[in-house]
Amino acid sequence: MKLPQAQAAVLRAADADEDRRIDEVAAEADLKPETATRAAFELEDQGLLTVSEETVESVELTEEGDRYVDESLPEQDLYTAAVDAGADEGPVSMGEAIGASGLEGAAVDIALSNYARKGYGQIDSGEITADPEAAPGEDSEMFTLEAVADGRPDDADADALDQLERRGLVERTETTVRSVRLTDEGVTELMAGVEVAETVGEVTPELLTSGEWEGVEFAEYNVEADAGEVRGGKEHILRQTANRVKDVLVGMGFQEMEGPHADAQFWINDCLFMPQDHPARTHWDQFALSNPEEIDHLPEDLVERVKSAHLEGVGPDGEGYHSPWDEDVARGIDLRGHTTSLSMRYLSGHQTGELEPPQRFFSVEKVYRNDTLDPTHLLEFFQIEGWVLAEDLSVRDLMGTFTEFYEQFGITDLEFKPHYNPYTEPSFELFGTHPETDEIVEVGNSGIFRPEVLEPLGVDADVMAWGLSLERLLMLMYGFEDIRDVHGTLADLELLRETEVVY
Ligand SMILES: N[C@@H](Cc1ccccc1)C(=O)O
Repeated sequence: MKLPQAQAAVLRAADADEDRRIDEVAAEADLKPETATRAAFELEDQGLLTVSEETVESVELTEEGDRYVDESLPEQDLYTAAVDAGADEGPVSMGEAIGASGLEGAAVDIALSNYARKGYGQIDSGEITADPEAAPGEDSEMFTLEAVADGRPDDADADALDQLERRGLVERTETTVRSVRLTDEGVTELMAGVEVAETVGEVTPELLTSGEWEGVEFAEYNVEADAGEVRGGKEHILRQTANRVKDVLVGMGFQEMEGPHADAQFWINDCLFMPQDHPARTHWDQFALSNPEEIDHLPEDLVERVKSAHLEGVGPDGEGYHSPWDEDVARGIDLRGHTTSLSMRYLSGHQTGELEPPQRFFSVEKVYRNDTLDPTHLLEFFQIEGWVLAEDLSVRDLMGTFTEFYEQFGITDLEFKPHYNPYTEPSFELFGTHPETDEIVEVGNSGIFRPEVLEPLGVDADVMAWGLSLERLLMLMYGFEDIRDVHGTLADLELLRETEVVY
């Protein structure tokens, strides 16, 4: 019989007495594994061989696991140091044992939690004991780590392996392995002789113009064959979540605000009753523009009222800052450090005209701060700004709004802490729990605007407002620990490719 080249090669490499793995068959037939797999399925369709599948688990060390194989487990180091300090005879100071062990940072916590779990000794009110009977030299987790490192996964202890996986020291992956075996019919055809048929994979202009196409045999398509993975472009999870936040807020009756990324300090700081000589104002450490340096237009009447609030306060019992207030400073242009500048523009009536209560507005936009980069800080992030203008608002309204908002993202364990902002009273910060580390993470800041902010703006109802971090919300939703996993050159491509945004 005549078969296309790949099929003929796979048929010849297959065996009637044993299953052979497709990757071996492919290597022997000098074919790419995908090509061999496709050919195998085509042969199966013709009844010449059978394709079987099994799922194979493989175990690999993570970077951390690899390091411990070279060195030792932190709890082993702690045990050795504790015994050296005499903890096998009686309790010794934990600080001393840890100092002698050379463990630092996160390794200390790792050592302590595993030490007690493995029964190496007791840890109690700052003191540590070492059980002389314990045998860290025979630690089954270490044996298992070494077995994995040496490529002897069969020697691994199943419980120890589970534990190592929980500790993030090994990673298990499952792959589908396909094998082929000749059928009787395949054997018969091979014995009768198999020839390679010339097949054409693609119609070319030459084949068409020469008329040759009529005589050739075309390769068949197999839509079930494995194909190379094609990774199409995809909306970034930050953008997807931003859009979802917008949908949720629109669903809660909010309208979207927009406005400049570089704005006058007047809108960023002064309207918010942030004194010009207050250290907090330099603490914001915003990026200042040198060109243009100043905004062209500020509403004169509002400038006067804001200035007077800063100098004298508002209302009969008002107290201002009695410190210098300079319009030139207010005109200076910065990259906004928060989108509360937009809230000021809208509340002032200068963006969309005077607003009558009730009103709800939001934005999900970039802000810029001269922060020090670390796992939870970047120079820019997305802020979910929002405010509600209504009569008689209280902190309960704010808390209820947050509870309802975060519930939409599966976050139901919000915590609130009293806080200080120059522009809100009362104020509070919001926290959520990181799903992987269990750490409490700050997710936002909020409050009820003070009269010193509202009166100059001409608002005479209550306004509750907030600024939440979109990136921190994402951290709580998806469990990544470093903001740089989603932003910039260190982004975790797997995370970005595979995270699904669920509506
Ligand atoms: N501007 C605050 C958030 C906030 C907005 C409005 C009211 C209270 C707080 C921040 O960036 O942290």
